[in-house]
Amino acid sequence: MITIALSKGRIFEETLPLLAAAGIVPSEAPESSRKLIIGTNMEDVRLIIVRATDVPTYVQYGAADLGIAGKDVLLEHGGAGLYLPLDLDIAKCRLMVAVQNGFDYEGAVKQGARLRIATKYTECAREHFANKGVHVDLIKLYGSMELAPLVGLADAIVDLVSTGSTLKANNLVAVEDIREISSRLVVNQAALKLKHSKLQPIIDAFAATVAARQAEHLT
Ligand SMILES: Nc1ncnc2c1ncn2[C@@H]1O[C@H](COP(=O)(O)OP(=O)(O)OP(=O)(O)O)[C@@H](O)[C@H]1O
Ligand SMILES: O=P(O)(O)OC[C@H]1O[C@H](OP(=O)(O)OP(=O)(O)O)[C@H](O)[C@@H]1O
Repeated sequence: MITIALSKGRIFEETLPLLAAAGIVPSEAPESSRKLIIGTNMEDVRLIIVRATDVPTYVQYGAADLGIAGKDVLLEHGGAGLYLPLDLDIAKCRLMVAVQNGFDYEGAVKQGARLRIATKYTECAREHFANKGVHVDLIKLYGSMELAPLVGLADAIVDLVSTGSTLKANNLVAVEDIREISSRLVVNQAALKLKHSKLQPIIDAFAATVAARQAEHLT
């Protein structure tokens, strides 16, 4: 049996065409089902539906052979024991620092002020501010980071930005770009050896689809 760990929502949606390229069609949609194990048209391939942040853990421990996880999640997890052969170029966004409109971020940094930063991405934030030599107090949140500066919980946030509409709707502005984010294929290294003949064709089909899309973009 091959087990693939996916999260509901954008990762699942954007993974469907990749699965289809490998000949895999889920038997139901996770959004309309409470099932956490979803069968496919292939007898020996199943999907498990987990929280986006838990995907690396399932693959690391071998409970899933493959998974798809955002680079943000992988950076926070650390990626120990995981093989990351492929940038899938899906779920693309940027990890950014943002503040409430009118907050003088540059001035605060220049003055050497100690900044309070609210974020789900504490490892990435710690590294970013350490590299800049900015002293910060990190406040761990699990969602709705945009609220923190509005109610005085933090001076700034570190969060993902795609269209920018969530920042705009909450009167925030991006002040620094930390890095580009996209999702990666995550592979359990032992499974790749033991189930090579089953896993490699799936990895190859994903890679061919990504390459074809990139070629299409260039033309
Ligand atoms: N606005 C966005 N646009 C594009 N990609 C995004 C966006 N927000 C998040 N992502 C990417 O998609 C991945 C999954 O995001 P999703 O919102 O489904 O889960 P989550 O709510 O962040 O995770 P969890 O449920 O574990 O807290 C993220 O890890 C990130 O890589
Ligand atoms: O720039 P935008 O296009 O507005 O996207 C940015 C938003 O997307 C992500 O949240 P998501 O939609 O995943 O909500 P959640 O974290 O509450 O699941 C992120 O945490 C931002 O809030």
